[in-house]
Amino acid sequence: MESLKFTSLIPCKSSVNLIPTTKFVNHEVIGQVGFVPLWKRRSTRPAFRLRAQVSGGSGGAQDGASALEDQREEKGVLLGAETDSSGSVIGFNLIPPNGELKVPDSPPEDATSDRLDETEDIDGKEKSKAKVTRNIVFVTAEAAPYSKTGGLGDVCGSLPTVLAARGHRVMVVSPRYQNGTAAADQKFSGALDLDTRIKIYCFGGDQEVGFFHEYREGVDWVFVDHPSFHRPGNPYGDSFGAFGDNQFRFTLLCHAACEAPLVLPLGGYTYGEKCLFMVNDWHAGLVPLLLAAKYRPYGVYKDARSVVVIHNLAHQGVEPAVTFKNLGIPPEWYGALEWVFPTWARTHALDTGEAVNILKGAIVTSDRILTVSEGYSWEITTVEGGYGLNELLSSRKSIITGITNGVDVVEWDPSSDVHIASHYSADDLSGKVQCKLALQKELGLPIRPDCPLIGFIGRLDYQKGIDLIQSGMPQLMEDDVQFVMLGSGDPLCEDWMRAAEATYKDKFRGWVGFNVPVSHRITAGCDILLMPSRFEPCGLNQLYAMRYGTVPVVHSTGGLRDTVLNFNPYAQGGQGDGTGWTFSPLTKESMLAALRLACRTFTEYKPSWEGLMKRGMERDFTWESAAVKYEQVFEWAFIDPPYIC
Ligand SMILES: Nc1ncnc2c1ncn2[C@@H]1O[C@H](COP(=O)(O)OP(=O)(O)O[C@H]2O[C@H](CO)[C@@H](O)[C@H](O)[C@H]2O)[C@@H](O)[C@H]1O
Repeated sequence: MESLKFTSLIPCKSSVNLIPTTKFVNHEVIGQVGFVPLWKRRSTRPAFRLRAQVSGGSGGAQDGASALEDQREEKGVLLGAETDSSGSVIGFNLIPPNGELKVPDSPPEDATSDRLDETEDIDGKEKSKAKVTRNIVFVTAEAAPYSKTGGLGDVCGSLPTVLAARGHRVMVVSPRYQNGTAAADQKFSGALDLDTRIKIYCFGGDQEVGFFHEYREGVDWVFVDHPSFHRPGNPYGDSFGAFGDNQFRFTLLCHAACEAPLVLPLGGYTYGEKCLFMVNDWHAGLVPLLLAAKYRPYGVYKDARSVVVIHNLAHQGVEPAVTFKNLGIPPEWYGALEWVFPTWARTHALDTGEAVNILKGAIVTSDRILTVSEGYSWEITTVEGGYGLNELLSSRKSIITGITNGVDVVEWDPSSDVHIASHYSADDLSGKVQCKLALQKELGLPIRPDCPLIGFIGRLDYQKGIDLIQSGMPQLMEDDVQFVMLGSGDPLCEDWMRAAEATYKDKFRGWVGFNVPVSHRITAGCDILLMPSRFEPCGLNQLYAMRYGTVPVVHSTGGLRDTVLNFNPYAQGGQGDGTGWTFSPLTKESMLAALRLACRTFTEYKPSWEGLMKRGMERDFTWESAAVKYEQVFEWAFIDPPYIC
């Protein structure tokens, strides 16, 4: 994750300007600066002609109607007027040119906002369904299995499928990365070119992007295609650091994501205007601003809502103020993105500290704000955890909700995991030790089932508390333990891992790189998973660990504190309670004390250890329960009018 990172900045007063001073309503202005909503222009190669429904309720889509009327003059265009029960546009019916493809006349049932039964019998299994279904558009820089550098990819790869299974119509829009390696590029091979090109006005000109599409697990996976997404490295950078044009790349993503529901005939129908945009982190942060500044003044997206999901507040997409003009946002809206660094954070005497902050823009223009755990929803309103946005977030406290992430229970299941040596479950733990022995063998460590094996998996980043691991390692290595680390990121940390492996030959292994199968084998094979994160919005590895009977030892912060119950050996008549250890304060000493307690419990108190494993394995971390809470937030978002009309 690139972008400018900084600690505890207090925004100057001016940086919390929320809305523009003048309304942007003038067509001439549009003409001059190129802010005509793209769907009003024709895509260069339309795959379908449009047949539109126009809102009778708000009258908000009248401009959209006239744009579509224009298109009617072209052959094959038909206009309809299908709306939902509240009179809102629910999607465009599309008629292919020359009528080659037959499309149904009415939208599919699941494209509407109908009330459904709460449960439905599917394949003999009772599946729970949403009471109200919606058209949901996730906008994200990564979505597993197509792209993943961390937890954002996991969430945007799994939550959409669960929402789709609950009856929603779900689209995920993310870039079509092609980094030149067969394994990575192959992941996009199932996505086909939709043959729809659109031009996006930003960065001083028209940028043409295309769309690829794969329908999988009930979700429309849409990939925005542009040459800037085709280069070696990960989504954000390469071995030289973050890409210098990330603001450009993710601006394209946001503009394209706003057009996708209007122009892409997925399964024969567009998603239409009554969408809920799920805006994930700063990369997607321009979406709510575009809805407010580029579309709503023309009656488009009046019925849409946006929810910004904060996975990590430390990355905000901050760039110099002069870049504002590149973003394709009307000048009146500068205040929404305006950000002024405090004096101490400026680089020289003439530095005015003026910047644009994309995540801030999303926070001030979105309809609701979500964080990925309850604890984190509070932390971001504090000076320590707010990364300079705490005052602003506090002012919007009433619309912030924290919902703890779920996990993909199919991918992360010790009873069927394809990556691990032996399968096991809470009822039969015997396979777990086989996984441990196989891991020790794979790593070239002494094969010792009795020796506590501690693991760490994660980005090698300040957030993850790597410095604490580094400083505590000499003392920890004096004990009878083994330690394995999997991670990539900070080159100095990577070098340290290689050096530690040479120093502690029989005890320490450092796997530098990003490797999903290895992460599964470490999760299954270790006894203990260490997470000394400085802050952790939710954290997924501790959830995976508990599911695999691997006991987490974590710093008591954010989502870690919410999800790991500290072990109390005296609770329940000596039968113990809890699923791991949470330590505080964040010091080497308290981390080592917790680790040593865990190791001692592992070696000397086997029944307690088994209790810890089983309680963790039995916890419910499924997305289903989180999805119900998400739906409640969607409901709230639609009760109110758009925050910025
Ligand atoms: N070298 C490597 N090889 C293979 N796999 C690796 C790996 N390094 C990390 N991973 C995987 O990446 C994911 C990391 O997820 P986390 O939630 O722990 O952290 P992250 O900080 O990226 O996510 C942010 O977003 C998520 C999602 O909301 C929040 O949980 C979290 O707190 C927040 O910081 C896990 O699936 C992990 O296995």
